[in-house]
Amino acid sequence: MNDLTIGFIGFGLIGGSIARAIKEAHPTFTLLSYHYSTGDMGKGLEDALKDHVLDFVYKDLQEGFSSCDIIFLCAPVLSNITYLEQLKDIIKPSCIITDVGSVKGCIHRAVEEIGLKSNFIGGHPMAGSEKTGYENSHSKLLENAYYILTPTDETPPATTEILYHLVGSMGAIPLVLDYKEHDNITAAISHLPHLIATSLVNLVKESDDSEENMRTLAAGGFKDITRIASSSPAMWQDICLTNTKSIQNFLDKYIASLKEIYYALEEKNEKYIYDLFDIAGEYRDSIPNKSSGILANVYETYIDIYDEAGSIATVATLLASNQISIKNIGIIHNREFQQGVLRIEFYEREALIKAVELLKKYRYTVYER
Ligand SMILES: NC(=O)C1=CN([C@@H]2O[C@H](COP(=O)(O)OP(=O)(O)OC[C@H]3O[C@@H](n4cnc5c(N)ncnc54)[C@H](O)[C@@H]3O)[C@@H](O)[C@H]2O)C=CC1
Ligand SMILES: O=C(O)C(=O)Cc1ccc(O)cc1
Repeated sequence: MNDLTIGFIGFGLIGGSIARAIKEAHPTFTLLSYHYSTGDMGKGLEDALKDHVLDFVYKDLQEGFSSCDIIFLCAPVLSNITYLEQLKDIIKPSCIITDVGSVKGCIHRAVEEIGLKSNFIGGHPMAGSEKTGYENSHSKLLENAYYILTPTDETPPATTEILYHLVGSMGAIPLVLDYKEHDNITAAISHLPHLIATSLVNLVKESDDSEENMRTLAAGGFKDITRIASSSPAMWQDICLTNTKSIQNFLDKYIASLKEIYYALEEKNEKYIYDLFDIAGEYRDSIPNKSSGILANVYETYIDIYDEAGSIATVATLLASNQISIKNIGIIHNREFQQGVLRIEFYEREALIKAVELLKKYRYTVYER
């Protein structure tokens, strides 16, 4: 690939992770970001310049973005759309504009209205987390995750090809989809689950007693299925406001299925209740655990540690001093590990393998699953 100049508008978890991955794969590319707020640059952009992930930050779109070969829109879905009009007058004719938004229909319609169809290709990395900001970004965040591209009839084939290769060089798996199909699929597998997790958390919050016993006892399964309720409200507000019809379609079906369960319980319908769990379990188990999906690969290990102050820090320091980056670390208690173990998650398989070797060398009991 020739050296490219790539611009970012919106530079948080996803923008930062894409920039890191591109800089790692293509150190000679020039990366720049727009600084949209009126105050100072903020820690994220400052750190990205210090890390040499970004080469330049511009307060004025016109100044930096007219030289861009590719522009990534990485702000919340509705904010991304507000930049199209401005960019139309700034970009060079060959510039490719792409976005990472979780909803595709709205931006495709705006691109058509504004007359940017031949410059635009939609994108959506199917990986991420409930965290936000550059400080949580990582070059391996998108590794082995599907990265959906939504070209239309008017997208030049060369544009799709360039993005396809660029996404592949980030370690992600490019997958071309029609944007309408994209919005239907993500409503079912991502947007509805976020609403279910969120409403469940709020239900428990509202049902709790004054001693907050529910909050104290909520663990295991409850925490497993509600992690995504901690996601960015600003980002999810835009998703709900833009993929509304598709979400409502699945919400309708989901409400109907909950009502069916309600009546099956009322009737003590043994077969219905058994099949409910049996059918769901079989389908859930058929979803590949260690392959790409809405959740990227999980590279995790579990170790026994003494439950005393400083023991997590000791493990974290040991790994960090051996250049092993941790994605997540924390003590978990569940049915499998009743006594509690330390769960450590890594960004990549190599880091997991290196960590297991190191922890065994230091005589930790490591559970490999
Ligand atoms: N978080 C996730 O797991 C995933 C998010 N996405 C999509 O990626 C996009 C960005 O999400 P994250 O990076 O997770 O969020 P984030 O909150 O980490 O980053 C968003 C960034 O956009 C900036 N921003 C907000 N309004 C802006 C505006 N008007 N102009 C310019 N910048 C603005 C914020 O300051 C922040 O730095 C969203 O469209 C989201 O739908 C896609 C895949 C996964
Ligand atoms: O944190 C998780 O598990 C997610 O589901 C992350 C996520 C959020 C939004 C997307 O459009 C894609 C992925």
